[in-house]
Amino acid sequence: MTHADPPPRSFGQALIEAFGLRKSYGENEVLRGIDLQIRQGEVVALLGPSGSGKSTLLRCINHLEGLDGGAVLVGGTAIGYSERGDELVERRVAQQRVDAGVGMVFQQFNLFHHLTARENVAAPLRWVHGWSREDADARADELLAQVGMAHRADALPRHMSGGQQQRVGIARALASNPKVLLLDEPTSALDPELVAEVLGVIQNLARQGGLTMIIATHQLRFAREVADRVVFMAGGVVVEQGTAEQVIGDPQVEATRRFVRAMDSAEV
Ligand SMILES: Nc1ncnc2c1ncn2[C@@H]1O[C@H](COP(=O)(O)OP(=O)(O)OP(=O)(O)O)[C@@H](O)[C@H]1O
Repeated sequence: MTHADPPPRSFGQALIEAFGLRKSYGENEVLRGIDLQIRQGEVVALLGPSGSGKSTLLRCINHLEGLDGGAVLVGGTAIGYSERGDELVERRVAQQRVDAGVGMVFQQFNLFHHLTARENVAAPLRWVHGWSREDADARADELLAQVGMAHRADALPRHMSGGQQQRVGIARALASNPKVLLLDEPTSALDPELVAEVLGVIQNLARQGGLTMIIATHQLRFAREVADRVVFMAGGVVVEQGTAEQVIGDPQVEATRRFVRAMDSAEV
């Protein structure tokens, strides 16, 4: 270790545990038995070719999808799942997600189009936590400042760049003070010149420590700089995992080698 290296980070106990996780869409078996344990405070980059099941895994961890086999526990608890359409059940599941401490950032931002940035961030505090408008707005302003969006608090999504919308998406995911933040390819819908501002916000969150994060991404450089652990998926299973140095720097499996070569040449 040189004097420039940060001190090694230490982690708490397992916060997210997946056992034999299976998920199919019709005949398409997308997750074929995922076993994964993620410790409190870990920042994990989830890599893998397109279609390998990264988004599906995150959605299963957050129980936005029902499981076909196995189990996912967050903080030792299994979150329920509701078919869309039953508002009461959906509200209960949303509450369970909040109780379990899971927040999610989506590829397509998923902001409410008719609400301002402040209202988007305040919404979960008012609707799920029952905060007053005044308190929720004050907290929303703090969170918007944290992602460098204080100056756009009154703007509607359609008047923001994609990078700005995603930063609001991150602030909204943080509003419930989650223990776990799941980020589903948070920069893949962005124009290339907007990627860095969003990665910068995520990097700051990761460096602050304390928050357990799983980021599905194709950004190898980002994974190298930010992730404590890289998990590489292919064909619906975890084929390799370890530090970025191990998995990206010295991949042991042909699927990983092929992916790293392709991504490395795309990044230069
Ligand atoms: N709601 C759905 N209905 C049917 N098939 C789906 C659904 N969601 C995902 N799939 C299929 O599951 C497979 C895995 O998709 P998933 O989005 O999890 O992969 P990914 O690794 O995140 O890919 P990418 O990097 O392109 O986002 C793909 O074949 C996809 O077509």
